[in-house]
Amino acid sequence: MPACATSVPAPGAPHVLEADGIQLKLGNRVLLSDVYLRVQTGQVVGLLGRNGCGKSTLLQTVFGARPVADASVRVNGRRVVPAYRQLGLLNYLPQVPLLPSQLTVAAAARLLEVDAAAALRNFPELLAQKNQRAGELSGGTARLVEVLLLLHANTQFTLLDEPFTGVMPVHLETLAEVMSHLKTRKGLLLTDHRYEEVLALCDVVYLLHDGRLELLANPREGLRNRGYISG
Ligand SMILES: Nc1ncnc2c1ncn2[C@@H]1O[C@H](COP(=O)(O)OP(=O)(O)OP(=O)(O)O)[C@@H](O)[C@H]1O
Repeated sequence: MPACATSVPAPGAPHVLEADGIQLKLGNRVLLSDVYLRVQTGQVVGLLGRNGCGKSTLLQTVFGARPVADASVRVNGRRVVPAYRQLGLLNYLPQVPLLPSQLTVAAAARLLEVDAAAALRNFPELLAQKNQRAGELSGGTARLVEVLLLLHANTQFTLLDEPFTGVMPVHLETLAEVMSHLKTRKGLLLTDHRYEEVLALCDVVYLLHDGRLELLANPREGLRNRGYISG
């Protein structure tokens, strides 16, 4: 079905992205079972779960890169499947590197219509590398650049699969501050195994286990009770 125009919420109301009825089987294994997920502008939403439980698959499904029969993705109540076709709606950082190795940081920013100086301003050493090719950057630096460029792109929502991977602690703190600041104009959905960073940053936390997505009313306690964290 073609993408529909996004409906506009009432003045001052947030934009709402919902995924509903997501079911996915891999052979005999139910990977996703009737999953419902909601993100709104002004929120950072965290998606946690064990290795292989289906977090990346769920993000791909919301983005539209992985078609799932009968899945509904809605924005402000209107169906948008595949969501990536809706101009300005959302962008997505996969778990694997995003930027082609031959592309410079500055060229990638231009392609994404992002002001590189503004996107990298909290990280002076990144700004100094903006004319380098992505393939010449260290793994953690490349990840940070990708995350910052997608965050600063002009979309209502950004989906991030393991944005903190390889990023050093001092930069993680700054990155979390950037995300908190940017949520005033977009909604963020991220998954990562850095639970402490996710808990400190996120307004809403979901846990994916046994194919089911659970909204954690008290994330830290919920994770501790289920043996995901000890502290
Ligand atoms: N195209 C595919 N064909 C077969 N199995 C797949 C495919 N894609 C994913 N899987 C399987 O689906 C399961 C979920 O994978 P997924 O990458 O979504 O998990 P994840 O929760 O993101 O894991 P991690 O935390 O390790 O990144 C895994 O068991 C994986 O092997």
